[in-house]
Amino acid sequence: MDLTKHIDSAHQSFQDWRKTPFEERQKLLLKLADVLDKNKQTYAEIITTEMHKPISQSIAEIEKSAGMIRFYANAENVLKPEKITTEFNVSEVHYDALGIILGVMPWNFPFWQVLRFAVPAILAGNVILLKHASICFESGDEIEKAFAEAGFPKYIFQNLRIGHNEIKDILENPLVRGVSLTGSEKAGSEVASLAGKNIKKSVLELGGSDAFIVLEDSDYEKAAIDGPAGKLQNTGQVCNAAKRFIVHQDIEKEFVPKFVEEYNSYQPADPFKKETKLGKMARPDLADELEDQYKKALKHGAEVVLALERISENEFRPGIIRVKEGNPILQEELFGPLAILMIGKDDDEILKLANDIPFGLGNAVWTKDKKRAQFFIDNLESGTVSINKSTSSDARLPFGGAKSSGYGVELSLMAIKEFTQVKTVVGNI
Ligand SMILES: O=CCCCC(=O)O
Repeated sequence: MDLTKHIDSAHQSFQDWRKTPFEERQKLLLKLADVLDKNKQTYAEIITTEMHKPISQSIAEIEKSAGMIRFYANAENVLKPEKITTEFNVSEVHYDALGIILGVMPWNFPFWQVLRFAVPAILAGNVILLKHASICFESGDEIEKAFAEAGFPKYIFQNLRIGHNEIKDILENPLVRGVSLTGSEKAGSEVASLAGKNIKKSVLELGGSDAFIVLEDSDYEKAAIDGPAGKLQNTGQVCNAAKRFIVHQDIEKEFVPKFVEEYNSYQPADPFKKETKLGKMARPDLADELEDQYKKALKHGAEVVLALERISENEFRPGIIRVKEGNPILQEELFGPLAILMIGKDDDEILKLANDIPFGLGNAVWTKDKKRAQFFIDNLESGTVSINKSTSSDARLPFGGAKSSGYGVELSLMAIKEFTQVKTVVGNI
């Protein structure tokens, strides 16, 4: 592929797009949301074909994407110059678009992840090159077509069917000004190193192994229903899903059987059937990896609460393991239908268990006591803390990680500024 041709056309397009008023860009976003509504079923079928998510969840992904686009289409213009009072008669902060931004995006939410990065960046006046996961090239093509169908100028959004090796060439091109990556820690570290070497901004949204803390004073019957739904959505392949269920010892006997029963009601079935709650994993090698992690955890002393059972090359009956501190599996993300159960004796111990991992993306705590909730809000090392609910992203609220879960902000009004150049204008005219 002639990358220079794509980069040059993106750059040409940027010259006009950066001058297009914010409100004009927003009008096109409204049309983009309509295109998503219109093609919802087609896009959902492509997603399910490419990565085997249950069809109802693929439809929900498109609906959520359209909702997010409408949020930005109606958002206040946060890029207006801000006036600051100084001794000069002009003191302002401006936010200029950066230019071409590369998106390196994963297969688990083939439309949502791409659009949630691209839409605020485009609204800020940038243009996008996408390197999608290789199993989701068709989703990438459809997103490119959706921008065209909505009436965006040519080359505002280009899907490049390329491999990882080309990322280096793109980031070395001086016309490319930043990169946003959602993916593994390893991929994030490699791409951010390249960006850093070339002095380019990066945003990283990486893995998680989030705690779902259930205290004895909570509505734990509800937690026993919401927990499995959070963990097993998208067949357990969600960065910010609950992955470690940390339960107060006083409710172990009541909570755990209810939780296991509900969890076990998620059984793999045809992803194209509307009622299916658990699909197949995206690729057989990812299923191999999960099975290896299961064996490793057991080898280091984990106990089986519900056996993980592989029933085809990329399908499992979901499993739960009980893990104690020190098991090396706690340093890893389990990306599939395998959950960790831990028991803690009090809030201090539970907090320690929750924080004692490399990641911190979307922890949740269940309690009816405001003081105890505040203790966890103040002390969890996490990009998001959810109270009495499963973690999920919301277009209106910032999304990002702590520690090895990444840096930078997606979603909310803050994301509009993420790929802009802050320009200070000061003096007398
Ligand atoms: O893997 C990360 C998925 C993010 C899902 C969300 O935005 O809720």
